[in-house]
Amino acid sequence: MNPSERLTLAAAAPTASDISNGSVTADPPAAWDRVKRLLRAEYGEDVFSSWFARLELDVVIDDTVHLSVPTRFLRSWIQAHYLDKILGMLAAELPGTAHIALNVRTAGVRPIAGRDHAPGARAAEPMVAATAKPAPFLRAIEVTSREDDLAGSPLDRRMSFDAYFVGRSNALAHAAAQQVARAGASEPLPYNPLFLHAAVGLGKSHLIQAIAHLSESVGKRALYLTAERFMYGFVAALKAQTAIAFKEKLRAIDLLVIDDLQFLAGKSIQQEFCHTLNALIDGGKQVVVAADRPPADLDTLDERVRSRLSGGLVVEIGALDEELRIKILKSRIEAARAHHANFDVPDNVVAYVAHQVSTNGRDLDGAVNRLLAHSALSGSGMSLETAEAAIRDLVRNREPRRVKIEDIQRIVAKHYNVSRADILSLRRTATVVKPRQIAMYLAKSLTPRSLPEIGRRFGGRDHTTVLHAVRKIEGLVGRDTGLAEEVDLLRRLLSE
Ligand SMILES: Nc1ncnc2c1ncn2[C@@H]1O[C@H](COP(=O)(O)OP(=O)(O)OP(=O)(O)O)[C@@H](O)[C@H]1O
Repeated sequence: MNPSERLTLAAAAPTASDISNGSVTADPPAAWDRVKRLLRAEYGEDVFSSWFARLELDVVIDDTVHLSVPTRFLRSWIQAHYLDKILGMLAAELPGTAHIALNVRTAGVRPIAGRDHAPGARAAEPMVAATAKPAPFLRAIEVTSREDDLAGSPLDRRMSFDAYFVGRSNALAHAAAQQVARAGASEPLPYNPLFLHAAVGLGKSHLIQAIAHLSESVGKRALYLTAERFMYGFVAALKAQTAIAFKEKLRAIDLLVIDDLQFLAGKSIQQEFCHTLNALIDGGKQVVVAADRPPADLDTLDERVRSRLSGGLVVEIGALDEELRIKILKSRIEAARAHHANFDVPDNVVAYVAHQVSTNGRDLDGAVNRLLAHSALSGSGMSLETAEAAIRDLVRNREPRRVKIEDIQRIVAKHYNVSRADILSLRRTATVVKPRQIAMYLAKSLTPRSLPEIGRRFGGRDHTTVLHAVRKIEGLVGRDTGLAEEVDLLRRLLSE
């Protein structure tokens, strides 16, 4: 599906007769069960278990159904291939559904599925919203009017410099961000473009939104867009024949901030992005970009865009050290106390949580949510024991899983619709050889087993057969993006 098709996601409302003859229901969980059954029937068990088995209903707010998946990869895939289909089904099963918000969830606290009609209701209280960050595309599919096509993505006022803590891992990024934000509109630009990259939840979006806030407060015209908002904005403007206005708007600003650039897809959109980038930089306008990897690793991006992005300052934000994690936790606890005066977390508990939850800022938010929920339930003070119980699942979920060769064989076999016995057998038909070689390749890359041992576990094969399979798949993955995506999915299935 190309992005322009995705703009037609406004759902057709069910007719009165659909409702009166009982073919639709106002009960979100029941409607969602029906949609899942329909998806299984339409796409078959294999596709269903690959893409939809872990797609869950979170909550329905007004006309938007909030769904979630555990990984960004699944979200991108579903978004690109199945979203309009799911929206059509949901609209038929759940009257009044007009939009889907597809979130990436972290383990643990989730809103309870149901319909919430409260005027202006949000998906969750702010802390929860931070753990289940709305997918960028949500803002994109909300594009409905010509005026909206030209608007930026909403800024989160909590993501300011004041609320951003600085440590060793982000000092350089923070200093560069401050300089870029504070530079006067007519001053020479310190770094252009400024490219920030980091793994999930380490504060990229926070920092670049802080740049946009501060720039606006010193009188500059800043536009903050997720890469997907850029894509949809441009495509929507094209459809509405306002593309010139869209480009002019982009070029009339002092600062363009683009988030999650790794999601920029499509040749013509990349070309447009490249023109915009060149026009802005050459015209002395500041560009700030954030992504989950450095420009050189953005494989799907056009070489010219990558080299232009590498031409300014590229800074990585590293893992949050323990001191930084303590500061973030304390600030979140303090913020929660504004609404829950009895929520008191002693320093030794904060230190314990900071030590245990070492992954990222989003998990720290998740940990505070859990502490809050436990303290509300127990009604007593927050002891180390309570804290340990509260964050147990968060910590356990983060421990790297040891992958077993049997699991690899089972999951690969299921994915390719063959049996595990086929994989271990001597059969040499193509339908069995490919999954067998992929399974061997994954066994080599995901387990510490030696080639001879892998050979033994694959029906007593020689180590040279394993080596041949590993080399072959390695080579193919480098050339064939379809296969690379399949292997990536299998890896993720195995590491979850
Ligand atoms: N240095 C920091 N100071 C304060 N809060 C932080 C810091 N780093 C991360 N956070 C918080 O951690 C959470 C996740 O951060 P953010 O959304 O900016 O991550 P991200 O790098 O953009 O992740 P993603 O790649 O998933 O979009 C937010 O609540 C953010 O405020």
